Amino acid sequence: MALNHRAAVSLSRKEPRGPRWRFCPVLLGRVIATFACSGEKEVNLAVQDAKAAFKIWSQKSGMERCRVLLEAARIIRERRDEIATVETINNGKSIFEARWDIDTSWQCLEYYAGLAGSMAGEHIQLPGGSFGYTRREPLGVCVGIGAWNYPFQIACWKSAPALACGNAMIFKPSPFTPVSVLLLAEIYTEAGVPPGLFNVVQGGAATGQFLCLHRDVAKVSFTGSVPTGSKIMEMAAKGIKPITLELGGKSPLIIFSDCDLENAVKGALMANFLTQGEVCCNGTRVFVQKEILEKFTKEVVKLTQGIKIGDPLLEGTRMGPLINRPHLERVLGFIKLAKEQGAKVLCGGDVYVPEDPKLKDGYYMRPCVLTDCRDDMTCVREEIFGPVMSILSFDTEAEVLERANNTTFGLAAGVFTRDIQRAHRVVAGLQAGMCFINNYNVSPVELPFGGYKKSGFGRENGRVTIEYYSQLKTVCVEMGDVESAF
Ligand SMILES: NC(=O)C1=CN([C@@H]2O[C@H](COP(=O)(O)OP(=O)(O)OC[C@H]3O[C@@H](n4cnc5c(N)ncnc54)[C@H](O)[C@@H]3O)[C@@H](O)[C@H]2O)C=CC1
Ligand SMILES: NCCCC(=O)O
Repeated sequence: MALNHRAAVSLSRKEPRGPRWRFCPVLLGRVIATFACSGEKEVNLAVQDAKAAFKIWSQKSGMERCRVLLEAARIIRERRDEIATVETINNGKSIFEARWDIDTSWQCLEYYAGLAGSMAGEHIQLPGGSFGYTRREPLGVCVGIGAWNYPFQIACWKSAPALACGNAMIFKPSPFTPVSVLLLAEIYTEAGVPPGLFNVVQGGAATGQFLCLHRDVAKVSFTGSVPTGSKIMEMAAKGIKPITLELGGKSPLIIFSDCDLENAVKGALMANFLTQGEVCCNGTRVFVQKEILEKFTKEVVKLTQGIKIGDPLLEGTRMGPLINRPHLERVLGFIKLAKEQGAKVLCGGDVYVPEDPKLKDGYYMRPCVLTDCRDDMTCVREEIFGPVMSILSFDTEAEVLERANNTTFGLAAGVFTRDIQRAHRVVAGLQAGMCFINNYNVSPVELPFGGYKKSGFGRENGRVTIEYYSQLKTVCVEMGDVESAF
């Protein structure tokens, strides 16, 4: 039985096997769809289909793969508003922002389509006319496991380079956001990928484990929390499988007193409040040089209080509800603890009940700005993954650099200053994989994205990611006689 995305959908809706998963959209706090978890049997079928599709796809030329990916990118662009609407219902982020996610999704497909045709090895001249060459070859069946904050974008950022390199991919979305990736499967099929080449399985940890431990899976690319990342690493170690880990963060954003204040304030909001603050690379530790602390804080609070919260499907909304009730309670718990530890709430940090009665059960909260923070507070040390900005003050460049790096994470960092030499000097000293100068949380797909330290390893986007979805074969060619030692 072919378990391509169509089969997977109908399996979910009509013939549930294994535990059922209730999909509870965050806008209203009620269930609108139910999916079945894929068990071992479904995972085996998906791998079997992916292997068959890989045989066909890996034999295609780069230009042939390029054309299919370009067509998929075109369809995503054409269906941009529809996909963004589904993503908003799926995750809760504003439709305004969901459209950005869809843009960075089709751009990613276009980017890797462009690279597919130019993937090449090297020719190396050896003595006596002999030579060697290298071939860049696909890995086989790759697995993508995604988090719930950027469901469609994560699936594209993993599948586009995987497919461009000639691999197949089985993708498991988070059980909190199972819907939008099915549209991607539909689009790949329409664009012409062989059946089973991009396949979706649904479920949580157990399904993820079946995938990671499957002997015919060649690689796992994971986006999620550090504890789960560590488990993925253990499972991959059993099969000596390469992995990419995109994990959490607690990134610093450093605002020097010579910055363009208006841009720095806008940057701080971009660094903290996209997708209700549920963004791995958020700059949640905002270090502000003492001279401008008061002015900066006042402006940040003013703009934060102006963020329009509510129905994320409305054009004017800029902040929707959090992903689910336990997560909302967790975020509110961090704020309570911050207060107990001496931080001051300058705005927000409480539950928000929209006026619209149909939204009253959604998981909304007001974005929060904390001040009087110290480096040892829980809100400054741990990833909150919600709309909570912690402001800290500093005096000197050397001091702030040391404090910024004093974390086990290393995903991202930002610097706002007009002093170009200082900007590059500070960035060179920051222990983070993705650094921003005078902006924050922009995602050009041409740039590699990924972490240092416990934020993971491997990269997504950019040319380098080709290396994470392919392997190098060396061929040594003798043009003379064998010079034997025997
Ligand atoms: N660096 C990055 O690019 C990103 C990192 N994240 C991080 O992800 C976290 C939030 O996402 P969550 O979905 O709550 O993370 P999570 O780690 O709970 O789950 C992530 C995915 O792993 C699956 N999973 C859970 N246990 C598993 C297991 N034992 N084996 C295999 N798969 C398993 C889940 O079903 C889900 O699909 C945050 O820490 C955040 O920082 C989120 C987005 C991007
Ligand atoms: N567009 C930003 C990606 C970061 C994240 O997945 O959390």
